[in-house]
Amino acid sequence: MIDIVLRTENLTASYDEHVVVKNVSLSIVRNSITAIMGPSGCGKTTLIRCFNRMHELSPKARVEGKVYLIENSYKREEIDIYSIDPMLVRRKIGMVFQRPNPFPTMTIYENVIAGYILNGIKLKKSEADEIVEETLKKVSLWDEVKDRLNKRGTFLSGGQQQRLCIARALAMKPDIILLDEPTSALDPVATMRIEELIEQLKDTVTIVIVTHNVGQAGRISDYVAFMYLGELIEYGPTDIVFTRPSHEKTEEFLAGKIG
Ligand SMILES: Nc1ncnc2c1ncn2[C@@H]1O[C@H](COP(=O)(O)OP(=O)(O)OP(=O)(O)O)[C@@H](O)[C@H]1O
Repeated sequence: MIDIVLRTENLTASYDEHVVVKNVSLSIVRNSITAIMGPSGCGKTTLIRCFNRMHELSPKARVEGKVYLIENSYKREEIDIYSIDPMLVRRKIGMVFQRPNPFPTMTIYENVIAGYILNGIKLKKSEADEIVEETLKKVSLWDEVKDRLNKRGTFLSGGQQQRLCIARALAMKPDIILLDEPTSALDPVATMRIEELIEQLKDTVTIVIVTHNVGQAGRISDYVAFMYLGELIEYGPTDIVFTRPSHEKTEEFLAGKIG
């Protein structure tokens, strides 16, 4: 049976009167990589920002419909994320943005545990050391930075900064991480390393990645959702959607005719 970690029901999101995500019902499979693809402005970013209650931080933003998180595969208990503390939601569902954004005043070490610092969660020095080392190893950054943990994160290269931002999200031990075009500001080599990293991470965390790069969606995702003008047009296993799309618009997008 397919193990679902997040489920939306008739999710609609708007900025003031402008509806940009329309009635999306979608289930995200646990420990998989789901790519959300579609042309510019079709609502991809807004959709994933509803998954961890970031959308409501924009002025005049509105959300209707439901988003459920299923933390435990055995209990199958659904948590309505709009009924609990948004800070808790963002700890369970982390986010990494388009441009690497390590906190500029923090060291590499502090950046990794920034979620704990900002949430006022006290860690013993030994616990913090362990989280920093373990998480930097997960993102393959430990060997590159272990001798300069007390230097600012902003001194790192773009690709390293993005891996540090992924580490910052992972350090909170989330159920899901949302990646919003995480490689669009990176060169091809740094992009390849992030793609390899994402594929390694899915054993421990569910990944949802927004990309308008069809090649990237095809290379790394297990499932793909195609959005167009705010609607979810098609969703399914990547190999099936890519080889036998059931919707004409998906076919046009994959062929590079739209977007
Ligand atoms: N803060 C905002 N205020 C008002 N409108 C917004 C805001 N952010 C996005 N929009 C609008 O919502 C629509 C969907 O934007 P969104 O960023 O979700 O699309 P996208 O598919 O992620 O686009 P892209 O691939 O270009 O990043 C667009 O028309 C955009 O102009």
